[in-house]
Amino acid sequence: MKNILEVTNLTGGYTYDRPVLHDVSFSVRAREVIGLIGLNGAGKSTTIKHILGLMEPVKGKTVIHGTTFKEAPETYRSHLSYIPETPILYEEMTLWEHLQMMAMAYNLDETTFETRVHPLLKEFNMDNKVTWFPSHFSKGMRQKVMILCAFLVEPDLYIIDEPFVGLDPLGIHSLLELIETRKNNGAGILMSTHILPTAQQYCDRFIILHEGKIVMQGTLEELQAQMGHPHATLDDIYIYASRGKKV
Ligand SMILES: Nc1ncnc2c1ncn2[C@@H]1O[C@H](COP(=O)(O)OP(=O)(O)OP(=O)(O)O)[C@@H](O)[C@H]1O
Repeated sequence: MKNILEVTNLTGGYTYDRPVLHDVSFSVRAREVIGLIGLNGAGKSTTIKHILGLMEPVKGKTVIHGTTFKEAPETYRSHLSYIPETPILYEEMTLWEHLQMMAMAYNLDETTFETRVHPLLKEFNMDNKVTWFPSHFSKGMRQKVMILCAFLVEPDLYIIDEPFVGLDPLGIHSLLELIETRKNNGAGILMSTHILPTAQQYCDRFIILHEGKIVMQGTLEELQAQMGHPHATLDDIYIYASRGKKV
């Protein structure tokens, strides 16, 4: 399978002399969901910010389809969509206007936009809220706007930061179904989450970050083998990796 995203020896953080991430290397291939997991402060969001091109590495690089953000920012960004942990909405724009803006930013033609937008709105129970402004949305609805925008454009790579917080069970189910569909159509998904049973069920591989370093990575079976415990759950592995505890 071809790599969509390659992160190589990424070292970086908020100040040049005190990096948060140390030599982080991993890839996201087509048709796979990668779970990025780690304790609070492990460096998941910082890794994501580097991938998005919001932070410059001290060392190493992040490459999407062979290009770095610095080389071609617009091409680089056009390959991905991002669902942040905290929704970022324009308070003066309706839901419909958010979707139209997204379509414009990613050059979606009118027909593609119309074909995709209605089933998505219906799936997330937002089809009767297109004229609403963000101030009327609940926390979960705000999260759904981000999800709708990200899935509308159907990029090759999805970067999803802690997606399940605030979503109702139906919303979580719809999101997981969308992830599965896009994966089967050839997309790669990098998803950071603390909800380990869901990650165990839906992710093909895992990256376990601890204090800015990758301490374990691989499929569940590979992690179980590294731990020497063939029936360990992702929860067990996570505790083992993050605290050095034996299950
Ligand atoms: N804006 C910032 N300025 C300086 N340091 C920061 C900033 N944001 C995060 N950090 C530091 O970077 C480190 C990694 O934080 P990061 O937000 O990447 O962790 P995380 O794994 O996403 O955690 P969580 O699960 O709590 O979201 C932490 O030590 C944190 O204190």
